[in-house]
Amino acid sequence: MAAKLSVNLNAIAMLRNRRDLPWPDVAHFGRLALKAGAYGLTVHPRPDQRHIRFSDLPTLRALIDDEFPKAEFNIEGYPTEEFLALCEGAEPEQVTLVPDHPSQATSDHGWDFAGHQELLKRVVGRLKAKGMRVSLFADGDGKEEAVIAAKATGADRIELYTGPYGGCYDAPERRDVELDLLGKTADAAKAVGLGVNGGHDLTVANLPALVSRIPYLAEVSIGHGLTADALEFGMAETVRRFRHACGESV
Ligand SMILES: CC(=O)[C@@H](O)[C@H](O)COP(=O)(O)O
Ligand SMILES: NCC(=O)COP(=O)(O)O
Repeated sequence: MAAKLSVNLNAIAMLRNRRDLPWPDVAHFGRLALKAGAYGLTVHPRPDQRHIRFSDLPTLRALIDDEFPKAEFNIEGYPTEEFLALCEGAEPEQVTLVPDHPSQATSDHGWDFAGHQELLKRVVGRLKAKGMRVSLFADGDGKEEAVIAAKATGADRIELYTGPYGGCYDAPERRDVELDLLGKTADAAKAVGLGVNGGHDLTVANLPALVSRIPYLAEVSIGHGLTADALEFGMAETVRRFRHACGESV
């Protein structure tokens, strides 16, 4: 089984935002990625709009609806009222809730599911009532009780925070430990009926072992490593390389 590839456009948006100019054009690179066979597009709008701007959302929604109706839109972020209103406006197929503070440079941990149970139940219910699948960002620490608490929120999936695994590119022994923990967390999630996504610091080099340990991995969202790869190979070839690393026969 292959994991589906969702291309995260945050890094391209960040490059665009260096100047008051419309390039690189986020929708154009989204189109190239979907044309090359990516399953979907991911964005993580933050309150300061330092990457994706709120105005990008309707443009990307229209791109998918008009040109790639089978593709999925995944919006990630902390569930403030502003974020929830953005999701309700853009109607993504999936919302991934992430416990990131606005001051964080990037997402660096999963939810404390027990501690935020009431918030998550309320938000998951609200989004699901509007037809959106909901995934929750989760630490891959192998803790079964955390996964049971994630399931109790009513969410459909968890997204494994793969940063600690991806960051071990130069330390194979540590990488095996992280992979084992991710695998245990995923198995526990599968056992309680949660789907499993993954994301953060994934690359062509580290994806195959992850997909082999978690063969039922539904989807991976990848931005930083994929954008770096595209600088060398171009977006279409990079999407092919990542789809292959996800287990697709391309
Ligand atoms: C939840 C997650 O890991 C991603 O959404 C990540 O935060 C990407 O965002 P940046 O590329 O803006 O760090
Ligand atoms: N959910 C993870 C994501 O969208 C991209 O993370 P990264 O590949 O930019 O680290």
